[in-house]
Amino acid sequence: MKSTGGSDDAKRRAGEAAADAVDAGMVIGLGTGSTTAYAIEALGEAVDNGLDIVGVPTSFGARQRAIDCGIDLRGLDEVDGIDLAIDGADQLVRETGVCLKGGGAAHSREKLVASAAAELHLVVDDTKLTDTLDQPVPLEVLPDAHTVVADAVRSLEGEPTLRAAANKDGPVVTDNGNLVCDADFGRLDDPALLAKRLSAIPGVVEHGLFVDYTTAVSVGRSDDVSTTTY
Ligand SMILES: O=C(CO)[C@H](O)[C@H](O)COP(=O)(O)O
Repeated sequence: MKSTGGSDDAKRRAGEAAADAVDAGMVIGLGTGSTTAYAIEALGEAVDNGLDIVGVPTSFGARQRAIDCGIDLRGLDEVDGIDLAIDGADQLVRETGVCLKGGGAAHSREKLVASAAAELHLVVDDTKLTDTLDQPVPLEVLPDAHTVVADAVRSLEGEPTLRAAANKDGPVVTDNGNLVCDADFGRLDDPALLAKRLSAIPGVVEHGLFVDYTTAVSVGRSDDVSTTTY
């Protein structure tokens, strides 16, 4: 699994803080990435100790992790809503909870699960915090559309880069069989407006800007963790 950002201790504290918020009987969205992996691990331990929950994974990786931890799983179409989704982020404005996701190319299903959830609890280490988002925005793109989407990104004054695979010749292919375009717009002074414009581009399955989804954030540091609610 790709591991980005801060220390493993910081990620573990954040993941465990979110797992602590889970109650018996809940349906839990299981996010993707190295920080959420700690939440899944903590939930697996709680399940071993008798906690009764159902998980809805957001990616192949999250599903594998949850299976390894003994968590009972369902698809999104098999549950009647989600009580709480736990997920990571690549960059986050703590004041507002607005964040960028998609570093693991799973943001479409992550957003789908977050939108079906009553609450979205993000888990990050403190290296992810910023006052203004400025990292490239991941766009999951239909393969046939990648040049058209790149042109649309340029027309919004962004710089598109097709994400290359690390251990394969050619591009990253998502769990849904699509490609990822990382669209660099520099500082995002109006993320809500950009989110609307990106959603309107034909061929974009989903973008990694999460505006108005976050209900809580646990920020881990090497020696403590703090949680903000929205
Ligand atoms: O959005 C994501 C995957 O698409 C991840 O949640 C995000 O990349 C954070 O991952 P990590 O906790 O490993 O830094």
